Amino acid sequence: MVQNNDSDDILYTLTQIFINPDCILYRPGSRRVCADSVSLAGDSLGGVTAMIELNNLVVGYQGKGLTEPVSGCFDQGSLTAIMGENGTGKSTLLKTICGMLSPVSGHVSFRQNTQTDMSWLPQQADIDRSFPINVFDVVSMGCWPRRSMMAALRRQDIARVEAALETTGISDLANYSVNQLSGGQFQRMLFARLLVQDAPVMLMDEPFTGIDAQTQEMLIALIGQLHQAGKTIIAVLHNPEMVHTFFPQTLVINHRCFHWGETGDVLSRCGLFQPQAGLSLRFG
Ligand SMILES: Nc1ncnc2c1ncn2[C@@H]1O[C@H](COP(=O)(O)OP(=O)(O)OP(=O)(O)O)[C@@H](O)[C@H]1O
Repeated sequence: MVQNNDSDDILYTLTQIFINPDCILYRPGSRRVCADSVSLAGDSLGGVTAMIELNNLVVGYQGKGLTEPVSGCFDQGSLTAIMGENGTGKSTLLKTICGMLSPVSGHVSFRQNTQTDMSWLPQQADIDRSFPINVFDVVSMGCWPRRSMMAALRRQDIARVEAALETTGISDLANYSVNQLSGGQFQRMLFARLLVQDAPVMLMDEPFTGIDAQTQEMLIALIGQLHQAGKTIIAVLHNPEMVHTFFPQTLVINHRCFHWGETGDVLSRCGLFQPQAGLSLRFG
């Protein structure tokens, strides 16, 4: 394991104090936990730019693998859904990609500088909402990777936070404590933080769980805009219709095996969605 520097230690500790360590802000891929990760030497694999490459990656806990080895690339600007039954290792894979967990074996390789510039949207169930912090302050944490967390917000930082609150429709909730928010409002707040952070890679763990149709529609449109803007997005989802409609690439973890490719092919190969027949099987 590589030693961390002091500022990383302080950031990690404070993030733990604020809200669950995985959640509101964590600089993924930090050297603290990512000793197995390496940087991609070249820019281009097979004519497209690889943003994140998995090389015989096995994910799991305490040295015990949950999955068979997987190899493949998330291309720059790609929009990928991760699907699979409960407990197959989807969240574990995301956490390994962003460096919160070390691989059991194999490697995660990053295009240079990507490793320290990913944003993370956690599962709501992972979040402790009892910490007394308001919406504006949570969203402004998205500024931390660019600035010291001890530094006062500059005028342009405040403008970014206000714009993100506006885009996600929660400007009027800026002074609310996080424990006063509904599930949908909370999810909008996490998206607003993602917008402020504006990282090139965005990892989302079940971003639509427990939210109403209107919020879901708004957030999926936002993901579409981020994709259009060139972000590389990987999201764990359980709804095959949504994946089929909005996500060009899909990775399914099924019985320890991976199926990875174009969404239509993968979903029909796994028997998850047949648009003509209107047949779909919902995971989870
Ligand atoms: N910290 C941990 N230590 C040991 N095992 C864990 C830990 N966290 C999760 N697991 C186990 O790893 C397996 C995969 O968990 P993971 O959360 O990745 O599944 P998932 O595919 O995301 O599931 P879901 O769809 O229910 O969210 C589960 O069996 C879970 O019990």
